[in-house]
Amino acid sequence: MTSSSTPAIRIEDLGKTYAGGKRALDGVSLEVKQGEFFGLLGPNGAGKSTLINILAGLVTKSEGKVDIWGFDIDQHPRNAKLSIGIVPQEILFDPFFTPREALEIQAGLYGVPKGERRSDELLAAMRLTDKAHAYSRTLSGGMKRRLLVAKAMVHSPPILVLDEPTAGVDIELRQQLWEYVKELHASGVTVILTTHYLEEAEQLCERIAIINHGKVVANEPTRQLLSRAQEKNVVVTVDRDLSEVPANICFDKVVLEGERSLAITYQKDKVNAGEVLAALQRDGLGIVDVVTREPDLEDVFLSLVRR
Ligand SMILES: Nc1ncnc2c1ncn2[C@@H]1O[C@H](COP(=O)(O)OP(=O)(O)OP(=O)(O)O)[C@@H](O)[C@H]1O
Repeated sequence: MTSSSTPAIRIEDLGKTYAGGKRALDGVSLEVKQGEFFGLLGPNGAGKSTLINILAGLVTKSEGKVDIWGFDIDQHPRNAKLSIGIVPQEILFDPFFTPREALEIQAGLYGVPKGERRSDELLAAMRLTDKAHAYSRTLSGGMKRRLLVAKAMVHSPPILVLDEPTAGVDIELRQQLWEYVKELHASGVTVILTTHYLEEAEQLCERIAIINHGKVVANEPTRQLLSRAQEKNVVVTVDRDLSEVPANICFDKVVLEGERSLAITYQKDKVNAGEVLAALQRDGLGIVDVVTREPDLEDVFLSLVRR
């Protein structure tokens, strides 16, 4: 069923309306390639958890089609479920089980035969071997997060989904967690990450989709998304009324904001502010005032989610 060209995840026209009438997802289409490190970003309430809970089989979709590793979640729910491991946002454990027991129970739930279980290997990979027999309640927050990653991997799924895994986790532990996830990714695991930290997504993800009010507003390779941050905006006030917008190859976009005010967008890797102003002066315009702004990835994000 699953060849190397089958997407790890294929979502087509996915919609979710909750019982109260809230439309949490609306016409979402996405593909995650096998082996990709994919980021799913969006402000609070955008619909990320709803999407992930549909993948996890915890929320039923209202419409659309979802394939996980080539398995339709309606027609082949068991194979779809076996193909994905989910690290949830909330840390929830039975405090009386040890990490090793927690992993064994989870493997049992997935029907992994005793001889094929990887509990010790996963504990070692998550640097939890010395805590294997401690009560889970005695683990630090970072250790609990790592145990959640181990739990998500007990059935060796080809896809790992991390839902806000570093919210409230301090920087050092975040780095450690990412080292493990990067190792998994290097070994071929497809990783999907939701995060509020743009910097984290920028460093780790090959492709980023941004979701807002239940709709996909961007879905691009990270580098391409970042190149939008090459866009610089300058508002120039000139010394006479303008009847039309001057055109110039220096400008990406020009908007007449008032009779004497031009909002110009240009690519800062191609031209500089001096060249932009010189182009206006060559048109015979005198410059009265200039206001510039430097965007970053956060601006790109905000400009997309404010629409
Ligand atoms: N069980 C539910 N019943 C009704 N509405 C819900 C339910 N779960 C989520 N919602 C609503 O659906 C919308 C999307 O919520 P969702 O949790 O998917 O967003 P999110 O992007 O994951 O946000 P966050 O980053 O805060 O977790 C929100 O308006 C939320 O209030």
